[in-house]
Amino acid sequence: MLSNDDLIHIRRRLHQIPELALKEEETHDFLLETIQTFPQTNLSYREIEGLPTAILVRVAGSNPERTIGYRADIDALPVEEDTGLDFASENEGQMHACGHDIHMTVALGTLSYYADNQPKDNLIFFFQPAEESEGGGKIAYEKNAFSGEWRPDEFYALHDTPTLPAGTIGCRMGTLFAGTSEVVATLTGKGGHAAYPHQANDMVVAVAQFINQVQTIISRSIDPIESGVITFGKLRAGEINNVIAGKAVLEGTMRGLTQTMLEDLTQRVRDIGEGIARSYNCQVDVDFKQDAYYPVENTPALTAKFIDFMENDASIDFETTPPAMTGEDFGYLIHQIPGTMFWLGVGETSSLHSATFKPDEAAIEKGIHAITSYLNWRMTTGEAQDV
Ligand SMILES: CC(=O)N[C@@H](CCC[C@H](N)C(=O)O)C(=O)O
Repeated sequence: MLSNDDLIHIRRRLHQIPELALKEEETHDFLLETIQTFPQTNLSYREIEGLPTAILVRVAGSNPERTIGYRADIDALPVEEDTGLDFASENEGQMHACGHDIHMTVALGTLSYYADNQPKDNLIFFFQPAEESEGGGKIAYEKNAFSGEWRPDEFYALHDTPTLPAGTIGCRMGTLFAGTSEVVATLTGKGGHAAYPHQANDMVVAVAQFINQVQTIISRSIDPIESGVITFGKLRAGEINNVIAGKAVLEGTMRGLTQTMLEDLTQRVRDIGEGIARSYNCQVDVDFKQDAYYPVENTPALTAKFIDFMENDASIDFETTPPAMTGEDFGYLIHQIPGTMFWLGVGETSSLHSATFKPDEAAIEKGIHAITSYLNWRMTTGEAQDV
């Protein structure tokens, strides 16, 4: 089993080689080489056609009643690191700013434990590409990665968070993360001279109205007891001050804690687009891309057991957490297979996705301890297929 020194060394190497979604080649090779140093007696591997950076490892159980899946995401973000760490990213403009290096290390530590100590049930470890974009979990599922003996009866995954002390586990019944949908609105009118607005059709004015109206959806159209958020992070329109812009392209993300909420937001944005097209006599095309980012809705019976265990094991620190508006494509996987997603605290640092994100490595050993303790308990409760 990997020692704490091994784990820290592994995490730091992974931190140095961040790679973007679907391009995680070096990360894939490093993970595979590491796994191949573990005892191989009970391990088998599966490749996913068309998803070459993914790794699936199966640990055969000694007396299996179920197959338990554990997923760790492996991709990084297009962020220029500014931590000053001596093991900072070697890849310019790319960084593990969401802590996937921690996720991978915890998964490797857990796998190394079960390579040394054969589990009772079968285990599937899924090192998943493309969580930040492209929805790698959904791609794997649709490519039949989890067919036959590779199909978990239940699936687990964690995400790190700077809002909990290092090593503390957080979870909740119901929805942990929001469902998200990317939104792109393209408004097309007619460009012209700044001095002759009556001969043109100004899309700067039209997009301003579109944004203002869309930003009333959360406050005026949805039940205030429920939650949603719409953020436009990018707007492009025009080239110079004295030419009326004939085109505007607006990009954003919408989030809701239920799929129904996302559908309602989508419909309202669509309606407003149609209204703007009529009032400003222009063309408004609104595209939505939800892909795999379903709300992360923890399976009730399974999650109740998980929380009960975590709350009552004196060696584990546990906190019940509120839902978060972050998104996760694990939402898609547990829409197909029962599962529980949970947080692993990494101590106080700057926010996820920031250039100065510095998770506390003490979380790694504690995370592995919490997961192996839970899985050992889960495998000996003798209640197969009860989720
Ligand atoms: C954990 C995390 O930060 N996840 C991302 C997921 C992005 C989903 C999609 N690409 C979107 O932008 O809506 C997040 O931004 O929450």
